[in-house]
Amino acid sequence: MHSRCLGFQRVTTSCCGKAGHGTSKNRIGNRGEDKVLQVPIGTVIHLQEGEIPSQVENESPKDLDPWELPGSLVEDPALEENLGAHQETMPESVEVDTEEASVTRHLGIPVEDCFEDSDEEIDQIRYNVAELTQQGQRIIIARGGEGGLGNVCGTRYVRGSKFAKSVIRQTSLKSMEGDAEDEEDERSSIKAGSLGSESVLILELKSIADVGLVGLPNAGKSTLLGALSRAKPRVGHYAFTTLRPNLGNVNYDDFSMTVADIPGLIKGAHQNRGLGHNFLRHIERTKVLAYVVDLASGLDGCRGVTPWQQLRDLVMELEFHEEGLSDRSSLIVANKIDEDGAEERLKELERRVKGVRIFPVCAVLEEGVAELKDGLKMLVDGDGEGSERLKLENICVD
Ligand SMILES: Nc1nc2c(ncn2[C@@H]2O[C@H](COP(=O)(O)OP(=O)(O)OP(=O)(O)O)[C@@H](O)[C@H]2O)c(=O)[nH]1
Ligand SMILES: [Mg+2]
Repeated sequence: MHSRCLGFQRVTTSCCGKAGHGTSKNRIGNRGEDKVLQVPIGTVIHLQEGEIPSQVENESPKDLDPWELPGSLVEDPALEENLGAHQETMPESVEVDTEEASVTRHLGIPVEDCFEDSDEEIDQIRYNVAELTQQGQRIIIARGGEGGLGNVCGTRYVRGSKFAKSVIRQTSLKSMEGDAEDEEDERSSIKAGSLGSESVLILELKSIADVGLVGLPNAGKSTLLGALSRAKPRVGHYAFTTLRPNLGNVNYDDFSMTVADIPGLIKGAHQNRGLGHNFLRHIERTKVLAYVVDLASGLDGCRGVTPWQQLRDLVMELEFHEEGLSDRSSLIVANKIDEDGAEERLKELERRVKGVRIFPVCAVLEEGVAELKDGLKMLVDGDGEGSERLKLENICVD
């Protein structure tokens, strides 16, 4: 498992067949190469236009042609051009939205908000047509066009020369228009390959983590991620320090797990309060949830709500985002145990919340972190069946 930058990216692609070679009579040009998409694990494909001609295939990366390595769609355009010149192909229409940075800033926003398309175009998007969730998976997103025909007369053009290419292009244009004169020209000119299939895709990268840290703002999630792993997320004594998910790797000798620190949730996030709750899509595939609560919240006249109320709000927001999202192996991290009055709060928390294990932790001093790691490992290692889930009916707030 690993992480990459998260966001949306639009890809338009097609691939033409190669021109027929003019060296021998009616020699057929090669079919255009299929466009294979290989992207980071966790990519979801939404289809805006066209069809995808294949299903996701599982293939070991070792079996791949080195020329089909991931990112072939976003490689250097100059390289693409050179390759095209050698292969006598028509120019390929491979466009990738290069404004990835600006798109990434839209993280947590639904796909339709990321592009300036009309409502009608957005309505046509077919969501989740494919997901690439395992190492080495690939999918053909456009078939190459059929190869063109060669002809003896074509030999008078020097292969690869500018003039020959312009003839190929002109002939191809004619063939696309279905010009009747084509029939007659067949014996005297080279026929370019036909256009390949075309599709417009929107790629969405969802992080895949083993553990998702969920909690209200300021509960100490980012501090905890720093204590669990080598990640160094930003920490602040104010709410909403974290604006996009952070990921960290927790390593054991023979085991490693990925932990995602999710921006703080507040009651009413599903109605777009705070940062909203769309970034919760990044934990849709996490195996384990760690609810991080601030034991000191609301103590000594400070602002905030009790830990049990925090838990209730969190479970409700998860369920509002997606029914059943809270139905997975869970534990509670009772953070800030070092604060005055936190020990008593912990005891009350244990009385009020049943069904899941509670780990008292001081994330800043890294106390209780080793026990928490073991608890997380057990849940991540387990098959999830019969393990502990936090249920609303097991949280007593009155
Ligand atoms: N006393 C005490 N303070 C802590 C502890 N853990 C975190 N804090 C403090 O709590 C504040 C919030 O910490 P963050 O890690 O940024 O909290 P967060 O949950 O990531 O907050 P958001 O990103 O806003 O959701 C910071 O001032 C931390 O230093 C702890 O164990 N004890
Ligand atoms: Mg944070």
